[in-house]
Amino acid sequence: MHVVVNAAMSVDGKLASHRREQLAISGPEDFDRVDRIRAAADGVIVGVGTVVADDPHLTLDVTDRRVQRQRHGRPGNPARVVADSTARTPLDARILDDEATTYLLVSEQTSEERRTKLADAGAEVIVVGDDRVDLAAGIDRLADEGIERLMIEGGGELIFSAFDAGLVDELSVFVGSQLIGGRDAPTLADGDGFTEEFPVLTLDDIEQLDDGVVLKYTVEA
Ligand SMILES: NC(=O)c1ccc[n+]([C@@H]2O[C@H](COP(=O)([O-])OP(=O)(O)OC[C@H]3O[C@@H](n4cnc5c(N)ncnc54)[C@H](O)[C@@H]3O)[C@@H](O)[C@H]2O)c1
Ligand SMILES: Nc1nc(=O)c(N)c(NC[C@H](O)[C@H](O)[C@H](O)COP(=O)(O)O)[nH]1
Repeated sequence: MHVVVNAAMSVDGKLASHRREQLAISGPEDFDRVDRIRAAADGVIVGVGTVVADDPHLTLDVTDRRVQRQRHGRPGNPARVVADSTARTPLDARILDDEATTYLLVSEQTSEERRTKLADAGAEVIVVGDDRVDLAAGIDRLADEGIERLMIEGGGELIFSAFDAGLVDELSVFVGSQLIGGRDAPTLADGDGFTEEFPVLTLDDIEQLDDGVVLKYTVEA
């Protein structure tokens, strides 16, 4: 499985304000770039924090010719995936509509009743992990479903976990030109933070887009 992380952050490294409201850091050119990364992926995963905050749809703008080229030979949208240990995804979340397959990775903490409700609402529920979703195990299960390239779209808790588990192959981050501030605002990598053995990235490319810059890295094995 090849795993790529993409996110947009302010110049001070925040993914959103401390209110966690939907906030466009990217401009139109960067959102087009995000669409092309989605189009090149077989699956797009977010944490349930992002589902609750943004109610994202995670589908493609199929009117974009470059997106169509990326999907060459692969019909439809990539699968949508949510890491959701306690099955908090709302039953009316936009990611549960029928425009793409949606996998919910949940832990053993979820009741059969809740799993059934989410399955009835359109989700494919996969149980991985006792208290919390075991991301590595989840990725193995997604590979069994034919997902070979996975895009992680955030937020900061999920991105940290993916780095912590050594699962990330590539990172691209758009750095916008606003300053958001706030000690409680989500950042690119939250979680508990590293204290030793910090992941080391190699800078491969820099591109100016909109009023910001895209930094592309590969992650050392
Ligand atoms: N600017 C961007 O590119 C961007 C992208 C995505 C989200 N966001 C913003 O980020 C915020 C949400 O981020 P967040 O960090 O609060 O939530 P998140 O989306 O990272 O979700 C975290 C939640 O996922 C669940 N989870 C299940 N298994 C997990 C695991 N193994 N590791 C980590 N989490 C796991 C937990 O309930 C956890 O609380 C929102 O404000 C959203 O707008 C911004
Ligand atoms: N690349 C990027 N730039 C941003 O400025 C921003 N706010 C997000 N945020 C990611 C978050 O997951 C959003 O909710 C989805 O980008 C929405 O996705 P949809 O359009 O609903 O498919 N992502």
